[in-house]
Amino acid sequence: MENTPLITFDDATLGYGRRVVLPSLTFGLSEGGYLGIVGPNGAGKTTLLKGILGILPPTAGKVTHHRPLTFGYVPQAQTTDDLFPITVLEIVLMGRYRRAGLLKTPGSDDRARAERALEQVGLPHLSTRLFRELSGGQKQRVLMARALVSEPDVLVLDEPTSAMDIAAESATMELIERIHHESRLLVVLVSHSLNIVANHAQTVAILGGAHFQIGPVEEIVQPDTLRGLFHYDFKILEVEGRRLVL
Ligand SMILES: Nc1ncnc2c1ncn2[C@@H]1O[C@H](COP(=O)(O)OP(=O)(O)OP(=O)(O)O)[C@@H](O)[C@H]1O
Repeated sequence: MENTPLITFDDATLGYGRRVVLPSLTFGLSEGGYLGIVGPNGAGKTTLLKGILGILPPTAGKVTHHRPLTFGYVPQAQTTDDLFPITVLEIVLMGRYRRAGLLKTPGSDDRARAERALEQVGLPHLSTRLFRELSGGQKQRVLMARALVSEPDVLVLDEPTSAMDIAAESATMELIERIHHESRLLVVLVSHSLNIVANHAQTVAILGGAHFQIGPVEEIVQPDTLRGLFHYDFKILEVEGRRLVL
């Protein structure tokens, strides 16, 4: 069965005023897809994300959302504000506001959904703890639960494993993989790491200065394609079923 298309870029150019960041992008994203966006600082990852979200209109060409879409956004855990003594459950309930209405008190159904989302991310026992007292990895999971209770069509994760040790990184990536498998969500993951993207995404967008390439992971994560993009020799090893890009 063909997956339903959600977002299409038709020769779309993204930039700010007269400044072009990403010229002439043509690609589609469908239900159940998994896009990894990778590139160094300043390459345009956030700009592409804004284009996908529809908050930065293209300066030329067209970006189409095929139906109204709900985006669940998971920011980097270290960018969250730790001043307020807010509990984990209250943070997750924020994800219901868009559905329930901003000034409405969350009902028992909202609470039940928030508890379920905390179970989904493996933290049901932490609901009454203060968010600011959690570890970076636990905060990341709570922010994922907050995105999930909004019942999104698209789960957007911004550098979900930055500042994590290798064990927390692989646990987080496995969790995202499980959520992706259990639902028809489109996952969009932004990362600095080609290794993370090469092992988890189905579609890869590589951004690097003047270069942009998007396609299936098997086509993009190839020594020839990467050499063409970066003029640099890459080695790609398969170790126990995983890709290792050197
Ligand atoms: N609002 C803006 N107005 C003008 N230029 C911008 C604006 N936002 C970003 N840029 C420029 O667009 C380019 C791409 O920026 P972008 O934030 O998309 O990169 P990035 O890959 O997300 O970087 P990082 O990994 O550092 O977050 C940069 O050169 C940046 O200076």
